[in-house]
Amino acid sequence: MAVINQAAAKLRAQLFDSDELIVCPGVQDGLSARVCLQQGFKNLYMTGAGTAISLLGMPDLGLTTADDMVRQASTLASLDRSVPLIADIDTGFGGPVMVSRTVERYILGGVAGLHLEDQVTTKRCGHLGGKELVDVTTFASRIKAAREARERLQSDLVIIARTDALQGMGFDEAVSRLKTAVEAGADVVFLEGVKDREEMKKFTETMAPTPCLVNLVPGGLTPLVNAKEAKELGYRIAIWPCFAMTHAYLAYQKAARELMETGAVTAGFTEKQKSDGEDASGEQVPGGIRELFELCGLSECVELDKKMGGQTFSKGV
Ligand SMILES: C[C@](O)(C(=O)O)[C@H](CC(=O)O)C(=O)O
Repeated sequence: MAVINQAAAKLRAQLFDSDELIVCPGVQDGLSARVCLQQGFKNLYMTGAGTAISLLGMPDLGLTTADDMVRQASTLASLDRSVPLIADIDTGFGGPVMVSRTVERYILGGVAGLHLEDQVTTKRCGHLGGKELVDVTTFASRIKAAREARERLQSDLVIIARTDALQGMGFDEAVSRLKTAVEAGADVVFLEGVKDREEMKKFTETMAPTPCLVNLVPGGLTPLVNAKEAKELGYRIAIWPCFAMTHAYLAYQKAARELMETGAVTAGFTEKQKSDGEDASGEQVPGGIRELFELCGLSECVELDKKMGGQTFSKGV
């Protein structure tokens, strides 16, 4: 419990004891998380859209279950418990009892912060059209249920209230919903689909001193500002939910096309192997399987086994 709580306490300190922008690369699976950890990011963001895409191969339309999301969030939070993970919890998956249970499972999984929104449970990506919202009382009850779980578990979990009201109901209603959410126990606010820099600035100024999160989605509604600009606009947290999956998608597509068209995949081959068409004979190559296993903790696993007196890898790996 103490170790699990540490990440939430750390996120809280990043938020309230510093004015640095909290930069959160979006990760959708273990590999993307490992790459971001390797690059030294101080925080990670678990994307719900990416979870739907990578785990289910489905769009972000409220198709992931609480179990899917809890499992994904707990896995990602476990990879490095010194790096606080902010995770999408969508609508909380039901009424207050369900929200409270799901938040409890996120806390026990080691999640440091989560965002909870006011769409109906058959939700969709915030950057798509035709969204439907619950009334503000229901939204507030979700936030209160999250706070109840946080208090019951004596956790430092950071609760981020997200509203999708801007698109259909306008700025004033969206801000009013977020203010209600703050009264109900939210620590941070997230205005989905904010449209331009002027509106971004107006939002952070209106909500001050409550910290604000900005969501930077390529092809979405919000201008893709960089970290420096996000900070200048008054934001405290910035998430890039899609960056890893967009790049993964383009890379997978390129490799799949190559295999389809040529019957070979040259990524992970040495130049010699590429030109001769030789088998990859265990030689170390960039992006080869051994490098990927190392990225994911191969040496640490071998070391742990040995330290515990295990024989599993005594013949080497
Ligand atoms: C932030 C978000 O909730 C996510 O799941 O990552 C999505 C991102 C996306 O669908 O591109 C959202 O903005 O609704």
